[in-house]
Amino acid sequence: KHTGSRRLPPGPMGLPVIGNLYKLGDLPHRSLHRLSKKYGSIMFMRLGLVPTVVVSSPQAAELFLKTHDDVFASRPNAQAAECLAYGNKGLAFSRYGPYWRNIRKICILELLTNHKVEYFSAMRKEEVSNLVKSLRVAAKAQTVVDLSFMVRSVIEDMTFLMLFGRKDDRFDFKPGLNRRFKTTSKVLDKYLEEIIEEHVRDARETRATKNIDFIQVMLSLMESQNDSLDRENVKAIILDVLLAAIDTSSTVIEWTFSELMRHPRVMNHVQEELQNVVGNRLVDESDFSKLSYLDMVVKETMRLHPVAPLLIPHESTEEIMIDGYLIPKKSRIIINIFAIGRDPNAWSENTEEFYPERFIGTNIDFRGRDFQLIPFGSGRRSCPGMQMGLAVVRLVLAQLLHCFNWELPEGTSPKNLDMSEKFGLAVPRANHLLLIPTSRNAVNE
Ligand code: HEM
Repeated sequence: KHTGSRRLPPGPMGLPVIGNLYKLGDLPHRSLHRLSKKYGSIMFMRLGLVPTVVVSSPQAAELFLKTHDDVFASRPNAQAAECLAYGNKGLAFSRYGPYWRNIRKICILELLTNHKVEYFSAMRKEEVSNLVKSLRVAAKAQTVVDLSFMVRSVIEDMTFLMLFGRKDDRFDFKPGLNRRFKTTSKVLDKYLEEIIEEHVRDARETRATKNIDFIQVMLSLMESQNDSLDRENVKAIILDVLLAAIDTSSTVIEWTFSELMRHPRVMNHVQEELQNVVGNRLVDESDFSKLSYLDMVVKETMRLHPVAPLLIPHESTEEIMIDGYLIPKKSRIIINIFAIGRDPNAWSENTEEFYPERFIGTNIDFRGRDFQLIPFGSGRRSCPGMQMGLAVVRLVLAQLLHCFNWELPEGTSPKNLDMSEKFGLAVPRANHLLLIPTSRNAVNE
C-alpha cells in the first residue's frame, strides 16, 4: 500500500512505552489545547500504548460526532469503570452495542423524559426554597458561606429524591470517580440493596401506586422486560446517574457564580433581568423562557468552563480515514471542548473574555447541533440528562441571584479571585467558593 495516503494525523513524537503521558501534566485539557495549536485540530499521540486522537475544532468535532458518529460511539475499557462496583454494566462506560442501546433507551424513554423533568419541578422548587431560608439566616448575620458546599448539598438532595424518593441518611458519594470507589463499593452495594428492598416492599403493599421515582420505574421494567434487566443492571444504572448528575450540575453553578463575582457588570444585568421578569416573588421554572440574559450567562460559562472538558473518552470500532488521516481501530478519541470553546475561528479574538453578549442574535444552543458549543456532547453518546441538568442549574442560579446580593470575603477582590481548576472527568474549582449573602428583595415566600 502507498503509505503516503494512509498517514496518521500529526502529533508530538512519542517516547517508547510511556508514550506522551508525561506531556499531559495536571490539567490535560490545557496541555492538549496548547499542543493542538502546534499540531492541528486532529492530533495523534500515544498515551501509554493506546493510540489516541485529540479533536480540537468545531469542524473536526462534527466529523467525529456527526458525520461518522457510528464509528466513534464506543467507550474504551475505562479504568474508572473497572473500579466501580458493577463494572461496565451502567450506561456511561459501556461499549457500543445492544446492551448499551437498551439501557440508553430506558434512560431516554422512561427516566429522563421531559415529562419527568416537569414532574420533579415542584420538588426542585421546594428544595431550593429551603436553601434560600437557611441562607437568609446567614445573610442576617453577614457570615461567610461555603457556596460550593451548599450548592452541592441541595443538588445531592434533589438527585436522591428523584432516584430514591428520599434524601435522608444518604450514602456519602464524595469520593467520586476514583480508585477509592472500589473500597467503598460494598457499603454502596448494601445501601442500594436496602433502598431497592424497601421499594419492593412498598410496591407489594400498595399495588396501585404510579411509577414515580427512578427505582420504581426500574423495578417495573424488570418485571416487564424479563431477563434483559436484572438487579445488577439496575444498581449500575442508578449509580451512573448519581455520578453523572451531581458533580456536573454543581460545577456549572460554581463556575457561573465565580464569573459573576469577577464581572459585577454582568451580575447587575442578570439581577435586573430577574427583578423585571420575576419581581417580588420566588423564581419559578415557568419564568425561564423570559430569562434570556441568564441563559446567555450559562452558555458563556459552559464555553469557558466546560464541566467535562474532554467529554468522556470515545473509542473507534473500526479503522477509518477522516479528513485524509488514518484513524486506527480501537483508538481513544478525546474531544477537547475546552479548546473548541476557545477556537478564535469560531468565537473571534476575545475568546478568553467572559462576555455573554456574544450570544446576542445567534441561535447557538446546547442541543449539539452547533459544534462550537457542545458541553453535553453531541450524537449517540451525548448527555441524556441535559434537560434535567439545565433545569436544576437554571433554578438554583436564578433563585440565589434573585434573593441575594453576593460579596467576596475580605481580602478577595473580583480581580484576584482564585479560579484554579481540579482535573477529573469533571473539572470543578480547586478551592470552594466562599461568599457573603445579603438579602436582596422582599420576596413573598
Ligand atoms: C449540567 C449538567 C450536565 C452536563 C454538563 C453533562 C455533560 C455530559 C457529557 C459531556 C457527557 C459525555 C458525552 C460524550 O461522551 O460525548 C455526558 C454523558 C452522560 N450524562 Fe450528562 N451532563 C449533565 C447532567 C446530567 C444529568 C442530570 C444526568 C442524569 C440525571 C446525566 C446523565 C448522563 C449519562 C447517563 C451519560 C452517559 C451517556 C452515554 O454514554 O451514552 N447528565 N454528560
